[in-house]
Amino acid sequence: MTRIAITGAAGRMGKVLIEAVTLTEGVSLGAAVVRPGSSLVGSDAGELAGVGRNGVALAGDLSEVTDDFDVLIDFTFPDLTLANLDVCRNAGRSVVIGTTGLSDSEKLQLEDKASGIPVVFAPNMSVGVNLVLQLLKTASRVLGDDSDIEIVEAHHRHKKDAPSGTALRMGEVVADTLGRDLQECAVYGREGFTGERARETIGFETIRGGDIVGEHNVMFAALGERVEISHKASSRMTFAKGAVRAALWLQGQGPGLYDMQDVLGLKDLA
Ligand SMILES: NC(=O)C1=CN([C@@H]2O[C@H](COP(=O)(O)OP(=O)(O)OC[C@H]3O[C@@H](n4cnc5c(N)ncnc54)[C@H](OP(=O)(O)O)[C@@H]3O)[C@@H](O)[C@H]2O)C=CC1
Ligand SMILES: O=C(O)C1=N[C@H](C(=O)O)C[C@H](O)C1
Repeated sequence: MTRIAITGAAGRMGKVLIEAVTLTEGVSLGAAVVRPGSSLVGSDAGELAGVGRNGVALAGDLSEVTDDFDVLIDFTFPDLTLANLDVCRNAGRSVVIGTTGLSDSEKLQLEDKASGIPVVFAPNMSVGVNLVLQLLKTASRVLGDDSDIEIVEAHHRHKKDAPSGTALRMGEVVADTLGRDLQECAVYGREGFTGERARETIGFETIRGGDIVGEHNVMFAALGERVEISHKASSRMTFAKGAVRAALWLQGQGPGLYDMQDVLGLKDLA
């Protein structure tokens, strides 16, 4: 039985992750952590997630519960994720990270901190989005240099980072396949007298509204035809199930930084 800890347990993903752990065979909830000083500390994690009492008292400090889990699942914010990674490295625990919005320097810190333990880090844990990342390689090879490539993403009104981590990863995959540097060719939103579109650019547009779970559309717009590759998540459970799958997969892995393409065995495709 793999014992899982969940940080950000009171968050949108935290609660769904507790539910996913409850529904999955071979895993159990070892610990669930909320903000230090939160009025929720000490109350029941299962009740918080609406899955019934499970006897796991919410903790306010990850370092106090490192004996209670094998793998941490962390969907929180960059600074907290990096701090939690330190705790897990010191305790020799594996980590699944779904947090997005990391700066380039925070990503480098993450790579460094992940060196001694098994870590999965992915901006999107759904099977569908990870398939789309593979489809984008094929589409880019066939259509890329003749097409204008635009990535549109839509999320709920509470999302704090933009563009989404998934949209950025999609852009990286397209840019890498076409031999472009995303740092140089990305255009984020357009406004005013922009002039004609530069052919090499990859455009990003962000929509925020209501309760949209997560939608991504990559458009390859050529003269006379247009291909669009889309993914629409309708439930956060798709991300949570992916994260639990990653946690189980990590149990057989040595130290190193992995992603969902590794977990799903998609790296050998196309
Ligand atoms: N990889 C993937 O598949 C997916 C990734 N995500 C990413 O997961 C992350 C979380 O998303 P979401 O659940 O919607 O966000 P929420 O804001 O709902 O949840 C974040 C949780 O982290 C807690 N938290 C934040 N900072 C601290 C801190 N310093 N100390 C203690 N607790 C803290 C918050 O506590 P409090 O409630 O007290 O503020 C909150 O409960 C985002 O980066 C998002 O992009 C989301 C979905 C899928
Ligand atoms: O914040 C969210 O909700 C989501 N964030 C991830 C991202 O930034 O790509 C993944 C998913 O689309 C939901």
